[in-house]
Amino acid sequence: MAKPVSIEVWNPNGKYRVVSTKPMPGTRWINLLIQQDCRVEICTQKKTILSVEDIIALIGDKCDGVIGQLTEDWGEELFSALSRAGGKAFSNMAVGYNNVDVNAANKYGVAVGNTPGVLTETTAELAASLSLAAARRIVEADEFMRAGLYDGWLPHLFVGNLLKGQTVGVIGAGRIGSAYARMMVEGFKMNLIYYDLYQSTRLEKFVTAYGEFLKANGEKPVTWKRAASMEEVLVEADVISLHPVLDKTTYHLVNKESLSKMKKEAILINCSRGPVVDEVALVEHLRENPMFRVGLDVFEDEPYMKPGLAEMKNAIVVPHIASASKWTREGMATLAALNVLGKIKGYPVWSDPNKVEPFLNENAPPPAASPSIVNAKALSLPVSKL
Ligand SMILES: NC(=O)C1=CN([C@@H]2O[C@H](COP(=O)(O)OP(=O)(O)OC[C@H]3O[C@@H](n4cnc5c(N)ncnc54)[C@H](O)[C@@H]3O)[C@@H](O)[C@H]2O)C=CC1
Ligand SMILES: O=C(O)C(=O)CO
Repeated sequence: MAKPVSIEVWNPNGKYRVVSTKPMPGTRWINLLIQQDCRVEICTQKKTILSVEDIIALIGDKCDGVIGQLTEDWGEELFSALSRAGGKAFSNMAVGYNNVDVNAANKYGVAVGNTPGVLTETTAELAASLSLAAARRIVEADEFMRAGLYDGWLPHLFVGNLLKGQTVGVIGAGRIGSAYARMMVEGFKMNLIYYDLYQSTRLEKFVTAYGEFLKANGEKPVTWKRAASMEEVLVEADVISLHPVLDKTTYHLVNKESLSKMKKEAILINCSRGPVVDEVALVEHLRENPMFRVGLDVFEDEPYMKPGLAEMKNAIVVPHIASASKWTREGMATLAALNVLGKIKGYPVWSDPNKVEPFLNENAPPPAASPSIVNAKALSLPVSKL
């Protein structure tokens, strides 16, 4: 059994025991729990990724709900431990929940929450930042300056790609993929090609309307196309950004074969999940194609990089910070806490997890509902009529 982990306790006499496996940004989430009679225990152990054993020790004998992190392995062992401790509520502080075995949660009747909506624009902004940084070789140029190598303007110095008029490809045009597409189309007048299992009518309407606006102003209109296959995107796009969920259908979606279909000077961005890309194949591709560039926020064996990636000048790598804006991270903490609280209090589930603004208004009490429970249907949880 793991040693007891260090914790910080708020409202020790609260009726319901809620554990957070990490300190989370802001205090609103703590206050909302305390106001509803929760004792809040926050793990303060100086270890970035908690093991299953650590979390079992945190859950202890009596626990009503847990707020966990995407780095943790929430499966049979943890859900059975939570259930034994009387708990029926868990929320990831993340929108992605590939670290959670939802079937195991269903088996123990545990509601699984996630935090959609509040990180859409922040994550899309990082994908856009990586796209620009890769296109204009910003990191390489910064390193060159700091190394004292700049001795005067040269016609060939750090020549990169112009985005205007090129084609942006989006794979997975859900909330974040669509937000990214809009930024790149409107901001840089790029044409759009996207691939998703579902049609994104709103995105298509947006690009059409923006194209008409440009035309009315005497400029070349932007265009959109929904690709019938992912291959079309790979072949046609100059910048490709990955935004699907990680599941069996998207594991290694980008592999040796798909990389070989992309343009030699294409840019690939991944702000979804590391295993969507075969990172070994990517390193080989980067080595063989120096003009191909990549911007990565996520890694196949996170927090590690595959051998060779760190040495590649045509790769920009950042440590899974796509959702790291203060407003977003505080909002994620709030949504995660309210998911757990809602289940503990027997509240219904919010009807539209894409419209979570009422939960984020600091000047009003949040609705009496869990903002987003991914297994609400499987557990037959009631849906809010608000
Ligand atoms: N790097 C980071 O910090 C962050 C990463 N994420 C990742 O981004 C993912 C997407 O988030 P949202 O846009 O909010 O989710 P979403 O559910 O709105 O969008 C995902 C889209 O992927 C599509 N999709 C699923 N399987 C596909 C396939 N085989 N091929 C093509 N498209 C497919 C879905 O139809 C959906 O439109 C999350 O699941 C998470 O893993 C999310 C937030 C921050
Ligand atoms: O929310 C998610 O899925 C993340 O990756 C963290 O921002």
